[in-house]
Order: sequence, then structure tokens, then C-alpha cells
Amino acid sequence: MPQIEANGTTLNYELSGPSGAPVVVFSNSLGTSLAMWDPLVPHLRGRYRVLRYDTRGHGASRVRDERAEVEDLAEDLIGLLDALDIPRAHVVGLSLGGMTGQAAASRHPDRVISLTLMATAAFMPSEASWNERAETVRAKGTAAIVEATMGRWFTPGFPDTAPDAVAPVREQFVDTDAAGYAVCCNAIGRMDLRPVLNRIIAPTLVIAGRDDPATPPAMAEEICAGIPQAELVVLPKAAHLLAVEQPAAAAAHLLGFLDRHRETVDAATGAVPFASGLANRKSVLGDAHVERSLKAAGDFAGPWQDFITRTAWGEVWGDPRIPWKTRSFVTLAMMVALGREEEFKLHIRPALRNGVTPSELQALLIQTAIYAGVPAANGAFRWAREVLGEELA
Ligand SMILES: O=C(O)CC1=CCC(=O)O1
Repeated sequence: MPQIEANGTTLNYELSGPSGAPVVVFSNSLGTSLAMWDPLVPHLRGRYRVLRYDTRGHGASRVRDERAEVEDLAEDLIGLLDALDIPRAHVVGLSLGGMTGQAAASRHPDRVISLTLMATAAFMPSEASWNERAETVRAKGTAAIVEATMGRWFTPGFPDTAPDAVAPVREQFVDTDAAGYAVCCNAIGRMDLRPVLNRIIAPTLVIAGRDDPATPPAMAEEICAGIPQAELVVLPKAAHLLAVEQPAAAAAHLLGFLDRHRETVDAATGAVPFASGLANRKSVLGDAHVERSLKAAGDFAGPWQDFITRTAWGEVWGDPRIPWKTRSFVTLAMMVALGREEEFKLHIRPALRNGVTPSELQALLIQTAIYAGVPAANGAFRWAREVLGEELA
């Protein structure tokens, strides 16, 4: 993943989605990385340009063992937008990421189109307890507090029912640099954003987990009371890491809110530069496949590769009116109807990356039997099995 200098530090980030679409920037929580958004971002793919980054001291961003405030984290976020030449963005943050979002929106109201705050607080006492946690982690590493942390992040029983969702988060936590974590704990202990909430003019969506012991709904209510244009949603069956525990519900609220505050007028994008089409193509089909195709094309098929990259991937997949998940459904259905095995197989994994679940894939293929015929659907079930194998139940 690329790294960039922002606000005097080095941030690891990932930017994907149609070049003409509005940017949504995601800021992660304490002890996670940009990967914490994996279950949620597929819901936005294609309709929005998704920018994720690792908060300083987390993931692959630089660790700076020096005092920092939540306001510094906000300047990192704005510095990242500057470095990527993004004038305005929708800002989404969870917990520490939401604190960063509040600070960014209050300090730079002109840069924030909308603000979504998940499982977060404007003030989180006590400073002494945060300093104590920082000292524990400095002495023993994050592994020493992983059990207690997972207990706050997920409702009881969730880790047993969804081990595949919890395992990567647990891994991110124990991999977090002790100093990177401790610096942010100290910053949270000193933070008090309550006096600046009224400077936030961006429309704001606050999402709380009903069963969150770390930042309970009362803290979300306190934020809503301070921000002039804030609305509150309390998600049932969700603890602190609600974007991992309830990604579909969180994404549905987020998407509805973003769509209501979409600034740009959607339109067919017209002629699109090759580079934009290439970025979309790689984002959907994967770097390896695209680089292989371009290399194999040679002089004869080179112009053809250029054409499909600009048109199919730049103009069509780059048109943000239809989310990539929907485009994946439509593409797969057409490939079944036309009996195009190679292209169907090519699009199966990208469809999963775009948020299609195996259960939805099953429902789609059953529907193709109605409109394209039983033999077509029969073949498609076999092709899906050939590509995904054991991943399908
Ligand atoms: O560490 C926790 O469980 C709660 C928390 C506070 C800030 C954050 O990002 O997570």
C-alpha cells in the first residue's frame, strides 16, 4: 500500500473507487488499522471513492514516540487530503477515528462535507486511567490487554458466531506498536472536544452501539447535543466495534446519509483518461490480472486493451450512479445468460470484493434459472464452484 508524507509524518493509505465520485475518508480506532473497515467498505465501492489510512502509530503508518493530541491526528487527516489534492471529503471515524473526525470538522469546517461518528465520544475520562493503560501497554505490549479489549469491542457470543470477523481485528490489535498505542491513549485522556462541538457545521450522523461499554449511547447523545446538525442512530446487537459486528446495518445508515448529502450532480462521466480507467480496473479485477493482460497484449492487442480500459473501466465502471456491488450482480447475470464462462469466472472474486456474499451469489444464480434457463444456471453453479471451491458451503 502507498505511503505519503502528511503533516510531517508518514501515513499508510489506500485510495480506490471511481475518480469522479465524492471521497469518503475513513479513520480507524485505537489498536486497529485501516483493515478494520474491510467488512464495511465494499458497500460503498463504486458509488464513492474510498480513502482509508492508518492513524499515526498504527498499522503501517509511522510510529512517533512523542506527545500528540487528538488535534494533531486531525491535522494528519487534513494533511493527507492536502497531499492527495482532495479539497473536500465526507469524514467517517470510529472511536479514536471519530474523535479525530470531530477535531478535524471543528478546525477545518470548509474541508468536511459530512461527518459520521461511530462509537465515539467528545470527552472520555479519566486521564489517570488512560495513562495507566498506556503504561501497561508500554511495559507488556498490547497482548496483555487483548482479552479485556475484545470483551468491550464485541457483544458476548459474537466471537464464537463470527470467528472470521474477529480474528483479523484481534491480530491487528496485538500487532499494534506499544508506543503508537500508548501515545494515542495519553491523547484520549487529555482530550475534551465538548467546547468545540458547536463549531462543527457539517451535517453529522452519530452511530452508537446499544451494548457498547466503552463509548455507550449516552456519550453519543452528548455529541449530538453539542453539534447543531446531528442525528443519532443506536444500533442493536452492537458493542464498540460496530462497523465489524454490524457492517451491513452501519453501512446502510452511512450510505443513506452520504447519499442525502451528496454534493456533486451525478452524470455519465464521458471521456475518461486511461489512468482513471486503469485504477478502476485494478481496483475491481486486481493488479496482477490487469498487469498480466496489458503485458500480454503486445502491439496488436495493445489498442484494444487501451480501449476497454478507458471505456469499460473508465466510463462505465467509473460512473458512480451504480455501486460496484450492483454492477457485479448485473455483469455476472449477463455472463450466465450469454454462457460466457471465462468472463463469468473472471468476475466472481471481484464480486465478493465488491460486497456480494456467497448467499447472495446463490440467490442470483437461482434467479438466472428463471430468466436465462436451467442449463445456463446449472453451468454457472459449476463455474462458481470451480473458482471458489471450499469457500462455498
Ligand atoms: O479501547 C477501547 O476499548 C475503547 C476505545 C477508546 C478509543 C478507541 O479508539 O477505542
